Amino acid sequence: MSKNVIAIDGPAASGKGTLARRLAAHYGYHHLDTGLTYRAVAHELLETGTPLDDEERAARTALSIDFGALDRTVLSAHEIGEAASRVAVMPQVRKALVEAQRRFAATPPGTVLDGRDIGTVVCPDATVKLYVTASPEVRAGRRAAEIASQGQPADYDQVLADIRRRDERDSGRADSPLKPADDAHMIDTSDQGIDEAFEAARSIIDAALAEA
Ligand SMILES: Nc1ncnc2c1ncn2[C@@H]1O[C@H](COP(=O)(O)OP(=O)(O)OP(=O)(O)O)[C@@H](O)[C@H]1O
Ligand SMILES: Nc1ccn([C@@H]2O[C@H](COP(=O)(O)O)[C@@H](O)[C@H]2O)c(=O)n1
Repeated sequence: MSKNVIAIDGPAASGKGTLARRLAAHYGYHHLDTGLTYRAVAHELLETGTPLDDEERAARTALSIDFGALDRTVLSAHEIGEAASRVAVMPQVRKALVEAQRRFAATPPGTVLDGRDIGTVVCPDATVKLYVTASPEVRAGRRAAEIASQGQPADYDQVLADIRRRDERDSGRADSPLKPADDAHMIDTSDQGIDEAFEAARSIIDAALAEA
């Protein structure tokens, strides 16, 4: 069993990153948003005009990603999420990133990783696994509000279509598809605010840490 690893998975804009950051601060653990690692590969390919399906180049880029220099402000752009999900279907890219993610997961005193395959592939022996979800409509509403709050144009219908397309690609790919681990605790935030979701997660995690 990996020591003090909290694995959080879920679809786009479900709130897993918000929850992961808050849990990491609460428990004094290190946090890795693994989505940023796929986004960093996609960003580099976009910046260099490299086709997103060039697997050899994408895998080499994945091996060079510095996990300590992931810039969320740049990488969180909505369109980079779409490109990241195309890059994330490639097994060689996943292999390179997953090895580095596993090394990160072993950092003392504990870690919180969020993504799509943390409980199923990256850290199958995690101390506790959460699967955070919400309806596509709620997720699109939150993401559109977030984009608008950054002063950018946000079209709810377009964001909803993007989220549905990304869910389908992430759940349907052959390598490490998005799905809850068999032993994951489900948290549906459709009708929960951030504080409520945090309290629900905290009580699950406290119980798991006490048993570990
Ligand atoms: N429980 C909640 N209630 C209301 N808003 C929330 C809740 N959780 C997260 N949010 C908001 O929803 C948006 C998406 O949340 P967040 O970025 O944490 O999702 P995510 O699952 O990490 O997304 P991605 O997969 O794209 O990285 C943010 O604007 C966040 O503030
Ligand atoms: N463990 C992961 C994390 C992410 N992905 C892919 O990256 C895309 C962007 O992720 P965000 O969490 O930042 O939205 C996502 O749509 C996945 O395709 C992944 O495959 N595995």
